[in-house]
Amino acid sequence: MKKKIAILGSTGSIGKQTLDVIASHPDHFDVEVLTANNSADELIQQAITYAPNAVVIGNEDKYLYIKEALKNEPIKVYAGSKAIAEVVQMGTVDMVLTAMVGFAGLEPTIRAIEAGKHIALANKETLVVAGDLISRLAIDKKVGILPVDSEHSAIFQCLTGEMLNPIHKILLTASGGPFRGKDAAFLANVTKQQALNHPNWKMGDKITIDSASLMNKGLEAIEARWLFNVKPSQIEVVVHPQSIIHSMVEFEDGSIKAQMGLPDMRLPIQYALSYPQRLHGNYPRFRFTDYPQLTFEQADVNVFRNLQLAFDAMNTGGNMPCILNAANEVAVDAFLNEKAGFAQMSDIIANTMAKVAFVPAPGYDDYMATDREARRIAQTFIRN
Ligand SMILES: NC(=O)C1=CN([C@@H]2O[C@H](COP(=O)(O)OP(=O)(O)OC[C@H]3O[C@@H](n4cnc5c(N)ncnc54)[C@H](OP(=O)(O)O)[C@@H]3O)[C@@H](O)[C@H]2O)C=CC1
Ligand SMILES: CC(=O)[C@@H](O)[C@H](O)COP(=O)(O)O
Ligand SMILES: [Mn+2]
Repeated sequence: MKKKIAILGSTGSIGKQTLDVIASHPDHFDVEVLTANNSADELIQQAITYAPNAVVIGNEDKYLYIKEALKNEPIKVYAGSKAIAEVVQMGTVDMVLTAMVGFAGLEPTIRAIEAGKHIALANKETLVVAGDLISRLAIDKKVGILPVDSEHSAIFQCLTGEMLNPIHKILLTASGGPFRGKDAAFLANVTKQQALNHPNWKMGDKITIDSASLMNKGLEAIEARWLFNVKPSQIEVVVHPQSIIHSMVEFEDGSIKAQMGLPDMRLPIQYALSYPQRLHGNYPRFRFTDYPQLTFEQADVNVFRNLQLAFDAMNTGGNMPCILNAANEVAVDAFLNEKAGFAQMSDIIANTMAKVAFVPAPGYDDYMATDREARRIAQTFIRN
């Protein structure tokens, strides 16, 4: 039986690579649903190529354009964020791959879990904002959350066969981004072009800026905390500039398992789709002799303040990671639109965390309200 996949955010970096993986395993997977926000032409092309049951465009203004372009295809066309949250519940969907960016990924992920769909989770913001709620819901609905994020896929792979053995520590690897080794004075003047130039990965703009500021690693620590049910103190960030070891797990006896490979997201995407099976991979392979040196460093949280802020938010708990996430989304957007400097992003986030009301045990409505309020407050710290 082929697995029928709904891809949320099919026109993005992860979405397109997921389609590559599916195209290389036509006997295992079918595309059931594709969604995008604005990229109408790309979505139409993908629909014609992959013949899904349904497509959804987030921006409702593009509905008629897509409907007209697909009028001769047996493909349902919907529009709007509500439709994205509904389409994941279709009876024919087996698995939902969440590759939308940001807080917008939360609602459709909840709806998919409620409908009993397994999740291949790329959208880390979902767990950052509401990890507690999502974890409990997934257990309640007996739904598997398979990590797509390369580090979490690595940790997940290290844990295979270790059901009885508690994790002592997670060693979360970070490339260090384009500004590794630089000081605060340097960061104050970096440009958008420099920040978008990741040394090892080609990704969407938002996560690329997060990688440059090390916020990505902070978000990933929170993601790991919920995926693997560990305490914040059990997560250590290790800078590994080559991005070959994708993360490690240290066990009680001191043994450390690592998962390795070239930096290529098609591997973790494929593993999440095919788990527990490993399918053949036609992707370029790592050879030790090409990398005579794999190196490791400590992260500098005094220079990369976002990493410290994320750990602070994780330690505080409640709605603080939701506040962190919203403020970060606003700050990254401002940086990309040249309304805030690179270093100023940390000020925006810290100030927002200090100002939004703390909720110790939030539910879904609290997260929605917190996100709205944190965005409003974060905007007040941005120059016009
Ligand atoms: N790229 C990578 O290698 C990795 C990414 N991730 C995570 O995966 C997620 C996706 O990242 P990435 O693929 O890089 O991002 P991209 O920006 O490349 O793609 C985002 C996708 O989501 C859609 N989208 C954006 N906003 C909305 C919205 N409000 N409503 C509906 N759809 C929306 C976009 O549509 P449109 O094209 O129309 O704008 C696009 O299809 C992020 O959470 C990221 O942190 C995790 C690990 C690695
Ligand atoms: C590919 C992937 O999973 C990204 O999240 C990647 O980890 C970014 O690299 P750094 O954040 O380590 O620079
Ligand atoms: Mn990652």
